[in-house]
Amino acid sequence: WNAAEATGSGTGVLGDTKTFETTYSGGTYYLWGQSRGEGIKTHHAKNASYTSPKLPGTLISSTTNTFTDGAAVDAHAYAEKVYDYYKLVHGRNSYDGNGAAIVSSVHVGRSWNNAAWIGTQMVYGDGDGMTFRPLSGDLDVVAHELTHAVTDTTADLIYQNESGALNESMSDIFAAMVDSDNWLIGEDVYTPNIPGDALRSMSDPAAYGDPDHYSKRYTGNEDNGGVHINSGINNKACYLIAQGGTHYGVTVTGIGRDKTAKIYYRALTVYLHPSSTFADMRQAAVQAATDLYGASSPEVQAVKNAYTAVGVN
Ligand SMILES: Cc1cccc(C(=O)O)c1OC(=O)C1CC1
Ligand SMILES: [Ca+2]
Ligand SMILES: [Zn+2]
Repeated sequence: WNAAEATGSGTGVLGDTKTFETTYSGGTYYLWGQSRGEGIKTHHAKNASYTSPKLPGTLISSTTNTFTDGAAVDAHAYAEKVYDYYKLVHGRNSYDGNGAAIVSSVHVGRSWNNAAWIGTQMVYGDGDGMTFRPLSGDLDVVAHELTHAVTDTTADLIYQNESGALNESMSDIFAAMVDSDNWLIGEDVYTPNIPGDALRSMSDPAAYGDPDHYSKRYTGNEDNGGVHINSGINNKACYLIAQGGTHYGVTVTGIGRDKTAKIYYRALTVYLHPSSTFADMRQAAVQAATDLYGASSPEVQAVKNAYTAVGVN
């Protein structure tokens, strides 16, 4: 009995209609795309915890090839978009560069205000409806999570203190490169009753209480040593490299999103290592920009000025 490739459609978390790859087998259509690497599969966790052996759960199906589970539709369609970004822009075949299958589970936990890469797959909570709505409903969340998998298979940045903040920042950076119409993270699913806010801002980390200068870094033990807090320092540097600006009196001439993405992709995949610090990050970005654009290029100058602007020398 063959598993035939098909094109399904469905409604996302925000009520928008989208199409995506499905597979037809035995009279049923499944959220299983076969054309990208070893495939993209989206499962229903039925409220199992992210630590449960029941994951990934049941492959989501429909008898009509129309899907009404918004969280599932978005997890699946956005996984395709993130796969395509890494393949087309960076020549990377899936998160491991070797076409690894991309597996997601939605409806993980109960009212769970979280999303994660658990080492083998992506998991998405439904949110409690106040802090979050279903978290796969934002393209930058899906890109953030899948980038954790890219990081784990490349620099493998240790998830605590400065290397952990860089790990988090890499995920925010590529989230912003994929969801490329703003520098906010999570804005489509965060606080559904409050318009215009976000979980984090790369253009102004301080808008959400995160540091935008190394001198303001968090040095406590919360959040694995502030991995989601101190990410703001590197996020701001990335924003300045792309868009330019004057920050604490230091002026950066922006080089645009596309060149910035190439610099960070090369830094992540060639130069960063598990215990990299913020100082290592500056050197990795300078070296990547030098490799790509030349030592005396405006791109290298932008990288140097941006890291100086956020207090990393
Ligand atoms: C919502 C959430 C909670 C805890 C960890 C993460 C995590 O993946 O680090 C998380 O997801 C994000 O940060 C995505 C970008 C919005
Ligand atoms: Ca965004
Ligand atoms: Zn993260």
